[in-house]
Amino acid sequence: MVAGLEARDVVVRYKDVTAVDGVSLHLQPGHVLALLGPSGSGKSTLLRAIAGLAKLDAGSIHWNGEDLSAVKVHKRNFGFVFQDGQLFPNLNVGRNVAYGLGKWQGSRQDRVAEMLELVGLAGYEKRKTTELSGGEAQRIALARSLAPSPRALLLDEPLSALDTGLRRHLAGEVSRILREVGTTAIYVTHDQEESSMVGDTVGVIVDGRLLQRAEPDELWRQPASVAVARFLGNKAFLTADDARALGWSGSLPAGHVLGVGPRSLELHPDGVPVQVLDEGFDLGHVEIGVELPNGQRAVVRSEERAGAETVRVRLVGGAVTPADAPT
Ligand SMILES: Nc1ncnc2c1ncn2[C@@H]1O[C@H](COP(=O)(O)OP(=O)(O)OP(=O)(O)O)[C@@H](O)[C@H]1O
Repeated sequence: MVAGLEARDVVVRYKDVTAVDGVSLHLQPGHVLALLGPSGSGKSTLLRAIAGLAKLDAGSIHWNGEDLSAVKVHKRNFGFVFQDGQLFPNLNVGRNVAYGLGKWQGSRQDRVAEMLELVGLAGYEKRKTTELSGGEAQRIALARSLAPSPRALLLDEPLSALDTGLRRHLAGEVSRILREVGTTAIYVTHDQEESSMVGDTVGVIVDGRLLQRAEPDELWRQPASVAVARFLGNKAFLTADDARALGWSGSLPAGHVLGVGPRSLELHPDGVPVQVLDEGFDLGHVEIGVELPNGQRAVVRSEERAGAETVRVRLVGGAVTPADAPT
């Protein structure tokens, strides 16, 4: 028997769109998988298929080896958290959290208090849901879905309606909470930083296909293909010679290229002069677009504006990527 959650060759189609195209994955009990992918890549559909909310055109979903095809959504014992929390506006916080408890063995009041404590909102029982901030509402939604001790938790962009600073903070909180409870979870996001904060592993989905699944560190250092590397923000791809000409001291295995992302280059007085193409701002950083000596465009993340037509850059890292892997 395979313990935990398993998807086998799952296909989901909407008329002529294949939203999920043969995805297989396995989560050991307690494992948190972050699913990362561009808009429309099939993340939500895969999650809905696992939940039993989307019909499978092929493949199957299993828990501890049991095929869940004939098991209805509410009998699967999975919890959900959606982007907008979906709290009941007519119920106070305590009643919202108690809602899913069903035939809970033990004090419902104690369980609600325990869950509110877990999400850092102890004592909020009597609050109206209309008096919560966006971040608080999502914590309550998380408390509600965890209250009945689901065997797995499926989270679909739970923080994407929040502003960036709060999102980062809460991603850390969600990560802590999932580990504290020890629940198996799939966390859908299109935010790369969030995925690496929350997931034990991160899966990249593009066009309905799971292109790679790896621990965050490995995923960013060694994308399995140019398609994955591009999606992760690598704009230029260099040969070993091109990379060394920019001061890189690493080595590339044969048949590989080095993906250049925003953290790969740094400004340095002894660096190679490159032409500045444009400048933009992202989360308090300046992103300087430059033309590399081989003509490719790359981005340098900097604290200050370039203030000149050329800047000197040094290549300090990159994503080691198979050059010919199928994209
Ligand atoms: N109910 C539906 N009917 C028809 N097509 C749909 C339906 N739901 C999703 N699709 C299509 O299936 C594909 C995958 O959609 P899905 O919502 O799973 O992607 P996603 O990765 O979750 O996107 P996002 O990050 O924007 O939420 C898209 O092409 C989408 O247009």
